[in-house]
Amino acid sequence: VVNGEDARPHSWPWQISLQVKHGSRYHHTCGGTLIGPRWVLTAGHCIWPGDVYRVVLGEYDMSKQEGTEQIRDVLRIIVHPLWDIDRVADGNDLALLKLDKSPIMNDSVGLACLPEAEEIPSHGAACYISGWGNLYTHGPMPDRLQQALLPVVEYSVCSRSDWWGINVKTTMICAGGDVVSGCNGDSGGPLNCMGQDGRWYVQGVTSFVSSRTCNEVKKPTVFTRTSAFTEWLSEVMLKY
Ligand SMILES: C[C@H](NC(=O)[C@H](CCCC[NH3+])NC(=O)C(F)(F)F)C(=O)Nc1ccc(C(F)(F)F)cc1
Repeated sequence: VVNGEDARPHSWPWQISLQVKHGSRYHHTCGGTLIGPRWVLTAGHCIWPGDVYRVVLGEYDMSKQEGTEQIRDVLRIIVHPLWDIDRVADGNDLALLKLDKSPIMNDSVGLACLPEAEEIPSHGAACYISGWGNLYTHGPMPDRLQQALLPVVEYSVCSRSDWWGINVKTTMICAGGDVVSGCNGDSGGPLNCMGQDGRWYVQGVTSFVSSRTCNEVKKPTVFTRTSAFTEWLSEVMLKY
């Protein structure tokens, strides 16, 4: 997250760290969201065939053991059938991870809400990105979870030719801009938007930023819009 701030510890209890095994060690590769007792939602582009993953919940400061961390193995990975790593602009950048067992729900670990089908956050809705992604392009990863308030950018603006043009689809949400943005390593994490009921809904899953620089003018962060995939999400979680 570029130009964000340290989140208050465990204030986004559904934020997870997806960690990939390299040799005998695991390291953070993407964010994700706990949306069911045994289900984590992340980005399709976070998943590489053959890699071994684990999920860390209740994480805050990556440099410390805080006693709130819970580690779970990934039993099954279901990537959206239409996701294609070579066609990120086509969207469908989603994957569901089934955990071996549910984490213990407490002050540090909890569920995010999913929006209603086709619900679009209104322009100016208060949406926060959260993640342990780089603090700036080619910059360091933070130890502590970062957050930033990202203004939602209407599709009519985001799809202008000098913005994202045809690379943004209506199954995506644009948010942020040239000051605050997501950055590499935030992939798969949530765009948290407060609903009328005062609950937080994961309206987006962090998908892409400009390949030139994370916070580029007229290239807001692009999220997969979860309300466009409510049917697929419930089908998968019912079936597996
Ligand atoms: C370096 C930059 N990486 C990204 O944006 C990666 C996703 C990359 C998937 C495809 N390789 N996502 C992130 O870094 C994230 F944190 F913002 F989510 C990138 O490649 N951006 C990018 C690539 C293609 C297109 C487009 F399809 F529009 F041409 C737009 C942005």
